[in-house]
Amino acid sequence: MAGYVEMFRLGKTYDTPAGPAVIVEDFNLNMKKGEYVCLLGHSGCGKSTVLSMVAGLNPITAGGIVVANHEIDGPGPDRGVVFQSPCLMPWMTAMENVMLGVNQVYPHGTKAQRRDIAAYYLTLVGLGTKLDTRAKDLSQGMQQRVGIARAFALKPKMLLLDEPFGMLDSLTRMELQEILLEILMRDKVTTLMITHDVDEALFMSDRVVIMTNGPSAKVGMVLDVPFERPRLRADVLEHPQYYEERAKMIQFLEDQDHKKLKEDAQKREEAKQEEAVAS
Ligand SMILES: Nc1ncnc2c1ncn2[C@@H]1O[C@H](COP(=O)(O)OP(=O)(O)OP(=O)(O)O)[C@@H](O)[C@H]1O
Repeated sequence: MAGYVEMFRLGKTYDTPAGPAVIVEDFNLNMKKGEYVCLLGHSGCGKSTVLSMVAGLNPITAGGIVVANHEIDGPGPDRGVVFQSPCLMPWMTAMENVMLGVNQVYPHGTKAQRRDIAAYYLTLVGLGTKLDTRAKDLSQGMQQRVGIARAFALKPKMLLLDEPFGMLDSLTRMELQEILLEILMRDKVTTLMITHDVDEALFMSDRVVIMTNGPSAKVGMVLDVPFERPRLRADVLEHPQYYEERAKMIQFLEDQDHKKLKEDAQKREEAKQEEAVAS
């Protein structure tokens, strides 16, 4: 079935000094409009590679990606991206940083209208009193809030989040997760988010997609998250299916680990045998 976002037989091969490295191969994923998907997988399996191809920041080497009926061939304001650290202009204020993007997306609006949009999203993320504070004088959590406000202010069709809370302390992380869900309830933006945290994935998303270990990583497991929205953290934690779903995800990740250990041992054994034959 066609989706609002379609990744079809997506692949990425990097050229490396040791030859071509097939990192992602035959990665297939369709997303519905407004759906929130979390992408998980072991470190180095290729999650950021997939996300950066959807962002148009990393050339695709096989297959294709379609967002809202348009094939991706580069970055564009239809896709807002938030990384682990927000890459702000440190000498500019929170408002000026958000305005940088807003000015590009709403070139025909008046300055007051554009400021209103930026102020609206900065207020939603809890920075209503920091509009004129320079980015360098904001805490890491506040800077990340500016990054999130900037992404939403562009009114993207799709939001791409690469471990957006990865560098934050757990309290700020939980607060920002809730703020993000609240904004998404209003704006209903189709969202793909990378996380390493199974609990974060279960709290935030409609579906969790876990990748196999690389090389040639692909979709290994898809889990439909059964919790209704709006979600309260306490209700999710007390849901009768919570630990069952969590256990399935952890089991899959552990199985991937064991598979990798077995493959590594086999490679070492083969290398030893080749050495023995050669000597
Ligand atoms: N430009 C590049 N050239 C060569 N190899 C690359 C390049 N970028 C990434 N890789 C390799 O591709 C693999 C996947 O990297 P990627 O960053 O996509 O993984 P990830 O799952 O997001 O990892 P993590 O969870 O640790 O952030 C890694 O082995 C990485 O070394």
